[in-house]
Amino acid sequence: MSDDLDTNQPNSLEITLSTLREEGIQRLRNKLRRGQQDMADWRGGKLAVSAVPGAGKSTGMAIAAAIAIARYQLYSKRQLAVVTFTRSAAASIRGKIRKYLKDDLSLPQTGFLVYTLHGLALNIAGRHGDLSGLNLGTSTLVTPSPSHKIIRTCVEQWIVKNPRRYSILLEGNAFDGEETERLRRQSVLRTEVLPNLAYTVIHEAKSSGLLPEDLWRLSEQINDGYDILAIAAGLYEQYQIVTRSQNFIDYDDMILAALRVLENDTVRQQWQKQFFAVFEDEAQDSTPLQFHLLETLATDAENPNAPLNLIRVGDPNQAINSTFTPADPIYFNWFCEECGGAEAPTTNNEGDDAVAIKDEGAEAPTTNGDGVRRLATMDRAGRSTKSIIDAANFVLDWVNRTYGESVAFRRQFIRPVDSNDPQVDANPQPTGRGLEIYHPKDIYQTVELMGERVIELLTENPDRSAAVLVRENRQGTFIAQKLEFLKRQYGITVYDVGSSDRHSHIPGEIMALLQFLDRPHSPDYLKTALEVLVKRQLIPTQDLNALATYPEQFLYPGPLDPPQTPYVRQAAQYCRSLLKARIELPHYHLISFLALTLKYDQSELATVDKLGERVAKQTLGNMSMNSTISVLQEIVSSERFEPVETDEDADSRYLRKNQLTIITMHKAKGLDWDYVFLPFLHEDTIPGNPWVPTAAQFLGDFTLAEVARAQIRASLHKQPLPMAMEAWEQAAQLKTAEEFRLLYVAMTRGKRLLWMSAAERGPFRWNTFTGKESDNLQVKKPCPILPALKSRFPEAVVALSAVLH
Ligand SMILES: Nc1ncnc2c1ncn2[C@@H]1O[C@H](COP(=O)(O)OP(=O)(O)OP(=O)(O)O)[C@@H](O)[C@H]1O
Repeated sequence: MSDDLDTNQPNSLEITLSTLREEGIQRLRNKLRRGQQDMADWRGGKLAVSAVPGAGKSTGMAIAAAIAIARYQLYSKRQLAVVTFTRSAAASIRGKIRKYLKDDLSLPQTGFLVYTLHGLALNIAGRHGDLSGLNLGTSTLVTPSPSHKIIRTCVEQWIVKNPRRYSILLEGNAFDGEETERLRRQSVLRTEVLPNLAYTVIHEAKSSGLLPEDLWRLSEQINDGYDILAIAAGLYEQYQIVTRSQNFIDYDDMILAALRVLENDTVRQQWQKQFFAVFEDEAQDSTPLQFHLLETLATDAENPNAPLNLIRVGDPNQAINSTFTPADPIYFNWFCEECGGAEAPTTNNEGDDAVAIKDEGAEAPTTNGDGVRRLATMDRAGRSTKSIIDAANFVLDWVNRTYGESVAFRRQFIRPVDSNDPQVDANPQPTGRGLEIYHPKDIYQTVELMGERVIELLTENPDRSAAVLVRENRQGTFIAQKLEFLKRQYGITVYDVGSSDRHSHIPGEIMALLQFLDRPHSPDYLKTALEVLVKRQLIPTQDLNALATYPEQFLYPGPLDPPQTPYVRQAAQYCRSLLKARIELPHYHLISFLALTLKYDQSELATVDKLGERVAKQTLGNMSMNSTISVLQEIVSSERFEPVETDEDADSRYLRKNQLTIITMHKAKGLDWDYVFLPFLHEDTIPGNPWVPTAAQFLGDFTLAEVARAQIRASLHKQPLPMAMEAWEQAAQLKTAEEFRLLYVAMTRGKRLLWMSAAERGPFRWNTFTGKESDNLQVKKPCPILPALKSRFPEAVVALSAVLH
C-alpha cells in the first residue's frame, strides 16, 4: 500500500489544518505575558497559578482555555469545564473564550462549558434527581439569615429538647435569679445568641462537608464550660430536620446533592469522561466542599490515580469572604504548596521599609518533582501606576512584619509589566502624585476634599472613571448625599451602588401597595402607599398626612367635600387607577402590574420576577391577597432578599466614564477605575475588633458563634481545638487578616491615582449615624497602615493648606 493511501497517515488537508491551528495557537500565546503563558502551555495534570491583583487571571484563563480546546480538538469530542465564582464573571469569560476561538483560531465556539460553582452543582443534581434526592420542582431554595424563620424554628426546637444546656446558658455569669434578668437573658439567647450561633456553624460545617454527627464527635474533644460545639451540633441537627420537612434547600445542599450523584460509579464516570479538564478561576474563594466537587470531576475516569486534569487560578491575598464563608485562603495556599513548594517566588530582601523584588524570582521553576512546572506565579500586573503598586507591596510587607504568621499575606509582590507587554497603556503615568494621603479634620471635610478632587480630575478628563470605595453602605449613603450637587453643577454622575443595586426596597414597596389595595380605607396603608408613589416620583410631593386622614374623602370626594388641589387630584386619580386594576386583573398578575406602575428599571423588574416566583411557590394552593401579603411581610421583616443581576452587565454600570461610583470594597473586587478614593480609613473598622454585644456579655468575653467557628476551622486545618478564649483570639486574627486583605484589594483597584484618608473626627458607629451636623463626632485613630505609609512615602502626604481654598 502506498503512503498516500495509508489512512493512518495525515493527508495534506489535515497537515495544513494542523499547521494553521498551531500557528493560531502561537499567535494567541504571544498575546500573553509570562505567567499567563504557563497556563497556555498546560499539557495535562495539575497546575496552580497564584496571581497578583491585575495580573490578568481571567484573560489568561480564557486564552488558555481556547488554546486547550484547539490543541486537544475538544470542539469535536469532550468538553472543558471552566468554573468561576459569580454569574457576571462566568458571562465575561464565556464571551472571551468564544471570541478567541472564532477570531484567532477560526474554530466553532464549542468544546467548553462555563459554570458558576452552584450552576455546575445544580446541573449535575438536576439531571439525576433519582440519585441526588433533590426535587428541584418542589423544593424552595433558601438563604437563611439569623432572623430567618427556619433558623428561629430550629432554635425554639433545640431549646425544647435541651432544657439542661439551655439553663446553663441562661445562668451564664453572675446570675442572681432575678426574674427580670432571666427574661432579658432568655430574649437575648432566643433572638440573638442562638440564631447567630446556628447561622454561623451550620454554614461553616455544611460547606466544609461536615455533618451534625461530625460536630458531635468534635464536641467530645473539648470541654469549654458551655459545650459550644455540642450546642452547635444540636442546632445543625434541628436545621436539617426542619429544612427537610419543609422541602427547603440551601446552596450547600446543591453541592452535597451533586456529590451524592457522583458517588454512583457509572454516573461519575460519565461526567468524568465528558469533562476533559477543569479550569477554575477565583480559586481562593472556594469552600472545601466545592473543591471536592471539582476534584472529583477532574479525575480520569479510567485511571482514578492519575494526576487530576485541573488548573486552579487565584490570589490568596484577595480572599475576602473568609469571615462569613469557610473559603479560607489556606486551602488555595495548600494547593499551591502541593503543586510546587511552599515558598512564593518573590522576596523582600532589603532594609526595613523598602520592598525590593528579585527580578529572576518569578522564573524560578516550581515543580513537584516530575520536572513539569506545576506552580506558576503571575506577578506582573499592568493595571496600576508604579506608586500605587509600591504602596500595595508596602502594605503587604508591613502587615507581615507587624502581625506575624497568623495574619500573614502570601509573600508575592506585584511587579510592573515588561516594556513590550501587550496591554495598552500598561502601568500608566500617575495623575497628581499617584498616591495621595490626606488627614482632614472631620468626615465632612473629607467629602469636601474628595468632591473638589473629583471635579478637577473629571473636568480635565471626562472620559475617565472614578470610584469611592467604602467599608459599609452607610458611609456610601452619606457621601452620595453630600456630593449630589456634582451632577447638577458639573454633569458628573454620582452612582451609589449600595442604594441602587440593593433592591431590598422592592418587596417593601410592592407590599405597601398590596396592603393599600387590600384595605384602601386604612389611613396607615394609604399613607404608606402614597409615600411609595412620592418616592418613585409618580405623584407630587405634598403633605401626605392630610390626604390619608380621611381615605374615603380623598379617594372618592363627594360634591359637598372641599375641592381638591391639582396635586391632590393627581394623587387620588393614581390611587383609583390602582384600585381599578385590583378588580380587573387576575390576582397572579398584580405583582408584575405594580412593578410596571412603579416604573422599575430592567434589573429591578428581574428582581420582581424572582420575587413573584417566590411568592407563587410559597402560596401554592392558597393564592389569596392575604397569603401573598403575609409571604411578603415575612420577606420584608426577616430576611435578605437577594436581588437579581441582569445580564445587562452590572459591572459596566459601575465603570462608566465621567461618573463617581460609590461602592463597597467587597463589591469592588475584580473591577478597576482611573481614580480610586479610600476615605474613612479608621482603626476601629480596619482592622477593627471583634466585640461582644453588651446584651450578651453575661455569657463571657466572647461570642459563641465566633468560638464555634474557630473550633471547627481549627479541626479542618488539622490544628488542636482551642478553648473559648483562645478561639476568640483566633477569631480576632481571622478578622484582622481579612480586613487587611480587603484594604489591599481596595488599594489595587486604582490605575492612576489612589487617594487615601483618615479624618481626625468621625461618628462613633456608622450604622447609627444620621449624617446630620448635629450628630456628635468623636476623635478617631487612623488605620495603623496610614502612619506607616506616610513615613515610607512622605511625598504622598498632601498638606491641607495646599488644597483648601
Ligand atoms: N496579556 C494581556 N494583554 C493585554 N491586556 C491584558 C493581558 N492580560 C490582562 N490584560 C488586561 O489587564 C487588565 C486586568 O486583567 P484581568 O481583569 O484579567 O486581571 P485580574 O488578574 O483578573 O485582576 P484582579 O486580580 O484585580 O481581579 C484587563 O484590562 C485586561 O484586559
